[in-house]
Order: sequence, then C-alpha cells, then structure tokens
Amino acid sequence: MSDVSVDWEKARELAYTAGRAAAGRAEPVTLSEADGRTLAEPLRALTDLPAFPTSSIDGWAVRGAKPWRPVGRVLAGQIAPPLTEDGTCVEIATGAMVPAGAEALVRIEASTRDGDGRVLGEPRNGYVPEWRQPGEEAAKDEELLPAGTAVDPAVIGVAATCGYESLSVYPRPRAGLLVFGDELLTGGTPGAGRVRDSLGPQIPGWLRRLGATVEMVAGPVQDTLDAHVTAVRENLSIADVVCTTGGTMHGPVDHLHPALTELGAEYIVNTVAVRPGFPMLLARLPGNRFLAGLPGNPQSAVIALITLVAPLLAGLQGRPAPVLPAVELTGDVRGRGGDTHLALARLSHDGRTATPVGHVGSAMLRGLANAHGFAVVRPGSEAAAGDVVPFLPLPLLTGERP
Ligand SMILES: Nc1nc2c(c(=O)[nH]1)N[C@H]1C(S)=C(S)[C@@H](COP(=O)(O)OP(=O)(O)OC[C@H]3O[C@@H](n4cnc5c(N)ncnc54)[C@H](O)[C@@H]3O)O[C@H]1N2
Ligand code: MOO
Repeated sequence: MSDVSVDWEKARELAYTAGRAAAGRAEPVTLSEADGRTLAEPLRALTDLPAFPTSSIDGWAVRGAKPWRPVGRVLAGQIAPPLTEDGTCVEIATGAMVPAGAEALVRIEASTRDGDGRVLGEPRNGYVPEWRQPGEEAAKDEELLPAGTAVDPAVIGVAATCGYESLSVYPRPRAGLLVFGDELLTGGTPGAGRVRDSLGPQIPGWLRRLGATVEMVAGPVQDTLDAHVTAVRENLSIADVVCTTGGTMHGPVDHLHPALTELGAEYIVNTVAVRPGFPMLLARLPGNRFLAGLPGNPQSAVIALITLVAPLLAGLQGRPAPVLPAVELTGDVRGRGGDTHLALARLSHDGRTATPVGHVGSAMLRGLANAHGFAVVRPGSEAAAGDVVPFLPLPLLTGERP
C-alpha cells in the first residue's frame, strides 16, 4: 500500500502480486470453451504418446526375408494380431497399429507382387522399426505444459491428443468501465468546450485483448460524489476489476479519491513515477475487487491500463507476470528526470528496433494508433539511438498494426 508516487516497475509488481493473490478458483471447462483461458494445473500425458506402435505409411508390415505372404490387413483404428511367422506380412494403413512381430515396413509404392500374390520390395531403411514408437512424443504422466500456460488452439489440440475432455482453468476476470467527465460527448463532433469520449469506445477492446470479459460500460457519470459512489457500487456488483477514466486528480469535480474513501478502498498504488500518466491508481475494494483509476488524458489512460491493469489481469488469470522484451532505439528519447518516460514507438517488422512516433501528447491518440507500444526510459537516464531499452507492448492481436 502506498500514498506516494511509486516507481513504475515496482507499481507493475504490486499490481501483479495483488492480482495473483486474488486469482479465482480453478474450474473445469470443455476443450472448446478453454480457448483463451489459463491452465490451473500442468497438462500431463495421460498415456504414452503415441499410445501404440503406429505405422507412418501405407504398405506392408513384414517379418523375415522376402517374399512375404500376406496374412491379413490392419487399418487405422483396429487392433493388429501379431505376425508370428517369418516370410509373412500384413497390409497396413497409415495410422494403424503395427503388429507385434513385425520387423520392417515396406511402402506400397516400393512393393510388387509375384505370381503367387506374395509381396516383394525393400524396406526404405533396412530392417529397422521405422514406425512411430510408443512414448516417442511423450511418456505417460510427463508434464507437457506447466500451470499458468495460456490456452490457445495448439494447447487444446495437445490436450485432445492426450485424451482430455476438459481442462482445469482459471476463470476469466470480469471487468467494467466507468467514464467520468461532464464535458464528454458520446456522439457528434467536438467543439464549444466539449470533447468526444474516446475511452468508453476504446478501453473495452483493450480489456478483452488482456483476457477480461467486459460486463458493463457506463458513463459519462455525472460529476457528483454521490453519482460516482453509486456507479462504482453498481459496477463492482458484477465486475472483479472496475476501470474508471478521469477524475484522478484533485480538481473541483474530481471525485474519485473521495469516492474510494467512501467505499472503504485500500490503495495498492496511488500515483506512479511515470510520464505520461502519473495520476494512475489501483485500489483494492472489499470482496477482493479492484478499481483501476485511469487518468483522463486519453493516452495516459491507456498507459495506466497497460502499466497496472495488464499485470493485475495476468495475476488474476494465473498467468506469469508479463516480461518486457528489449528493443534497440533508432532515435533519441529524452529522459524525464526522476520519472520513467514511456515514449510511443513503432517496431520494425522483425521486432528488434523501435522508432519513436510523432503526436505523442498525453491528450492525443494519433501517435498511439500508429505505434506498437512504448519505449521505456528509466528514471535518471536518457536514451540515444542505438541504445537497447525495455518495450511495453500494446496488447495488439496478430495482424493489427502490421
Ligand atoms: N494542477 C494540475 N493539474 C493537472 C495536472 C497536474 O499535475 N497538476 N496533471 C495533468 C495530467 S498529467 C493529467 S493526466 C490529468 C489527469 O486528470 P484527471 O484524471 O483528473 O482527468 P480529468 O481532469 O477528468 O481529464 C483530463 C483531460 O482528459 C480529458 N478526458 C477525460 N476523460 C476523457 C475521455 N473519456 N475521452 C476523452 N478525453 C477525456 C478531459 O476532457 C481533460 O482534458 O490532470 C492534469 N491536470
Ligand atoms: O500524466 Mo498526464 O497523465 O501526462 O497526461
């Protein structure tokens, strides 16, 4: 808990730790429902994989010296009777169980039949068992993936191969969003002192990309303390994490801090030594719920989201803390004294270099819409072209911002 500006990295750690400690109870879900969830237990092989010796070709399973007399046929899905006599073979299909006693496989295209119907040909690699051996991919009980693994289609495929019908996963965190600010328009063009709300339409997409469901989006909430308290209470009744935008400072109509006091909140982070976005906060509310206060300036709100809410949601989902990649800067980025500077930047196609973009004022979104994330310049330092710095990514999906 803190009521003074926290170092940016420390703030991320505090958010992750708070989320991890509040991760939901594991629940079993069917494989098709598991996409996007997180393994609550290691995925182990339930049998040897493959579970039986498996032919990788269409052809003949042979025993002894040629010619081989066919004594049967084994198709995928069948149990192969053993080959007991030298000079015999069975016709075999790809995926079929190789009979006990077989010594080699001969591909159909490498074989001929003599006048008596006997099979001739050469095993491709001589008399070595070139079929898939039981346990070649995994031994029974071997850990294939650790707890905390994000479930994606390939993980679901492996689980199905192993024989799982369901997986034990963490629940998806439920998020809500409250937009504060009487000056905000929800339609039409800005003017006459009013601006369009650019966070109500934007934040839910980022939350979903971070693995949360979005249960409620409300606002603009009237700029009174009562309206704030009522709106947060309502949102908290259906969400584990409520994000609010605006009102984090102490202006005449900034009601977030007084509302938190009224709701019995305990600060986990209350302002962060980072530019932009310093007034961000994260608080714990009774019932193991969280409120993330995102500053009103739109870019700062997104910075707060990926600084605090991303690690919080990773923890709540039982995932590892996000690790930031390192990138080489192609241009200079100034430091911000005792604060961490997050500078919008675009990555090269190989992801190795980052180029600062323009239009980066905290009230602007144009730079954000053209960037992959933020180059991180730590307190007390400046960054020059050629320097390697951490990179805080936006949670973009494949194909977004190619
Ligand atoms: N005396 C000081 N004033 C301010 C300081 C400061 O250090 N001393 N810091 C500035 C910074 S930096 C930020 S960030 C903001 C944070 O203030 P709030 O979180 O209380 O946000 P608001 O005052 O409600 O709004 C700030 C700004 O953002 C616009 N805004 C708000 N919500 C939205 C939205 N959903 N869509 C688009 N734009 C939004 C709002 O109109 C204001 O222009 O405080 C500064 N002040
Ligand atoms: O810190 Mo404010 O959050 O720069 O826009």
